[in-house]
Amino acid sequence: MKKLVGFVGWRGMVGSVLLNRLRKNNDFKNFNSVFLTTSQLNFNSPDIKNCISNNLKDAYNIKYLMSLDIIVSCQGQEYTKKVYTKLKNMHWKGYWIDASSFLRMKEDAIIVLDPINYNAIKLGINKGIKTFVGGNCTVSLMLLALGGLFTNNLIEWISVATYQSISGSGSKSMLELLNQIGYVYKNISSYLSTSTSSILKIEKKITFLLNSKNCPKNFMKVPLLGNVFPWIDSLMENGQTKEEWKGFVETNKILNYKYNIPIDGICVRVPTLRCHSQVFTIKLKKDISIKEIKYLLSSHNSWVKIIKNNIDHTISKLNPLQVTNTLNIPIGRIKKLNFGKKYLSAFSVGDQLLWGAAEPLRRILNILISQ
Ligand SMILES: NC(=O)C1=CN([C@@H]2O[C@H](COP(=O)(O)OP(=O)(O)OC[C@H]3O[C@@H](n4cnc5c(N)ncnc54)[C@H](OP(=O)(O)O)[C@@H]3O)[C@@H](O)[C@H]2O)C=CC1
Ligand SMILES: N[C@@H](CC(=O)OP(=O)(O)O)C(=O)O
Repeated sequence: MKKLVGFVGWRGMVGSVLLNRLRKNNDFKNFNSVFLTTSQLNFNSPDIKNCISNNLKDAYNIKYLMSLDIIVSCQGQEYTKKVYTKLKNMHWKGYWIDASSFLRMKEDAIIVLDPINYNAIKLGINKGIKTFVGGNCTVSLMLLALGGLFTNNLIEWISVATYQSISGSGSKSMLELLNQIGYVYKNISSYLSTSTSSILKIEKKITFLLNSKNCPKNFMKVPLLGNVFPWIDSLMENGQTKEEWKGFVETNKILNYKYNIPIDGICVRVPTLRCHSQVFTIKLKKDISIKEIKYLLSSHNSWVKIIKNNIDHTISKLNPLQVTNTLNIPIGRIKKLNFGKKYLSAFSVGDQLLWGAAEPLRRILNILISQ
């Protein structure tokens, strides 16, 4: 009999990207599905093959949730906190797949990124693990970009500088950025038509507008237009932000090596829409040639793409606008650094709603369905 999969959070950004990927790959044919909601009870379900109900079900109805074989939640951690524990306390035997971070570091949960940890996932399933959680977006994107170096145990440490898009902060923050663009444009458009306007006069006006209290700024703590913000999530005791902390703990949990690889850096929000970019400064365990590094990186998985170190390829392949809405993980600017032969730099980009969030969930769902 086909398994019954319940989807919660399918309307949101991550959930709707997941739904599109499942549709595109015709995955829905392999299981029965039902769609749940926290706010739109009895609205229509999306038009999906093998969906067992025309209406949305109540995502807080524990009795109903208990009847599902698999629950996929892209609803966020508040929902997970409320519902997961109740289900576990009632000895629910199904699989829980989650996009949010709440359960990631729990001992009986696996962070899923199967091109990296497929064996651990299979082992976990055989051992009876029931909770599978997508990793933090920058973590998954870094592991896919540098998989060839990680899995060949060539990395001594990594320093990361991220350039994270506004979508990582949620749909309301995305809208806020767009509103900031409208607000500024409305107030400076008259200056733009005349070639005689002083550019510094316009710059002064824009800076004034963005710093004024009228600038739309309800969700991000600072205006992001014309700005970057070196802070994502809350402060940890050691001075890291939680996003930086995740880079170390989640990466090492996924890799599950005997010794943790030191990874640290600064996570920065930038006004791009959907793709996260990262600069890696890497100390290798030994001096290997750029040619071999490129070979190891490109042969690790089919999504990573080595980008030639020149301006034309950087323009056509190595920036957020070229990567958005694709599964490609381009990595370029690969070069040895002046610090010594074991020091390497690279720049990578990835769509944080695809490989950064939805795609690992789609893939673990298929793995569980095929059990
Ligand atoms: N944004 C990201 O980049 C990433 C997010 N995540 C995780 O996934 C969770 C969900 O994130 P995200 O998808 O950005 O959240 P969204 O805010 O886009 O959606 C979450 C839920 O909000 C409800 N909702 C209310 N109004 C609307 C609306 N107008 N349109 C769509 N949905 C609406 C829906 O629930 P309902 O139908 O029940 O009303 C929806 O499922 C996050 O909390 C985070 O834990 C993980 C990795 C990356
Ligand atoms: N924190 C990420 C997005 C996200 O939701 O991450 P996590 O799943 O680790 O909470 C960002 O801001 O870009």
